[in-house]
Amino acid sequence: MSAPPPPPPSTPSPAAPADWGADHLHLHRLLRRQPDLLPAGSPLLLAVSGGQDSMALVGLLSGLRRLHGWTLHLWHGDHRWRAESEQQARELEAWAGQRGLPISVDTWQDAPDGGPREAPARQWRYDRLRALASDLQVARVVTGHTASDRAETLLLNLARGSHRRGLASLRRRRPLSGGIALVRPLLGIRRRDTARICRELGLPVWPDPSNHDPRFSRNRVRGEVLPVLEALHPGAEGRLAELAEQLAEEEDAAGELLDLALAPLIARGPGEIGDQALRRRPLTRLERANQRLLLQHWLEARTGRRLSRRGLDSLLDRLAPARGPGQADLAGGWRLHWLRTTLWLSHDADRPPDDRHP
Ligand SMILES: Nc1ncnc2c1ncn2[C@@H]1O[C@H](COP(=O)(O)OP(=O)(O)OP(=O)(O)O)[C@@H](O)[C@H]1O
Repeated sequence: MSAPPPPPPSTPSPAAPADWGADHLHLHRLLRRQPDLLPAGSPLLLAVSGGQDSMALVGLLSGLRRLHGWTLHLWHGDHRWRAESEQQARELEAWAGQRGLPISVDTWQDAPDGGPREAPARQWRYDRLRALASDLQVARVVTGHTASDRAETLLLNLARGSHRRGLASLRRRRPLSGGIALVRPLLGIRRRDTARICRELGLPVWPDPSNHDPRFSRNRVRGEVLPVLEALHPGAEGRLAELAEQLAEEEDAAGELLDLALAPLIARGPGEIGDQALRRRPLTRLERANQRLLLQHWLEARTGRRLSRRGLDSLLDRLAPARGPGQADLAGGWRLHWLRTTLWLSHDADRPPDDRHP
């Protein structure tokens, strides 16, 4: 029998600090696998509501910060939804101060009347976070979204009606503005784990009663829908979150496959317009679902916009082999033209004024 092969070389890493738990290690490994998520040595802006998820985020990232060389800055938004919210903001500020964690607190001065409102509150928070990140020259804003948030978002988007891309949210990383990205490193951890992490790390948690307010659709999914699914199929929440992760991976990788599939369909565009064209016949011979995918990808790469399924279908109906030449105005000043063998795009800016969109 031959000797077993030697273990693969691994990147040496400094010994884990004594106060690390298994959760620190999991997060550390994830960040090693995805080094662009929270790059070593970078400043990070942490959005902290004071609830268990964002407090667990602070606890875990504080534990890892020396090894990863980050500097942390905390931000808290006081929505003024409750009489005690100002007091809680002060307590959070004092707690962060004792731990040497710089923190900024903003108060929502012009909250709309009529009690808590989810969408404008979120808009206000992200506006403030964008502004502060740009003042502090921080390229990563970090939130405490968990696998439970991901499962809830998947269900909400499914119910509202969504393309695959919507079902793949929440993403671990998404652009916030300019060079600033929003990063959600806790998407692999469930809400029940963040409660445990807070207990184990001795972190204070300021409960937010608005998390139980049934006027927020997310709270109803959390409090009414998911418990039923869990009772019917234990582990449902984790599987929903994993499905979102899988869809996100496939969605990110799909562009590569679509580029390969498009390559044999690319033709030279008409002389003066110069841009690439698409060969009409081979496109329209494919299954309709593949025609949609390829035309959408080709158009999006050029115009930066996506068409609705209905918009795509009406174009594809007109592009069918039996139909003649034509053109269609698309949003953003774009126009799609087609002859018997090819289709191509032009833009308002490149056409004489009397040939532009009305
Ligand atoms: N008042 C707040 N101050 C600072 N950060 C907050 C506040 N509320 C929420 N956050 C941040 O957002 C994360 C998600 O919170 P929550 O699920 O309540 O927000 P959400 O509105 O559903 O967010 P999203 O729309 O991005 O999914 C928290 O873990 C925290 O990082």
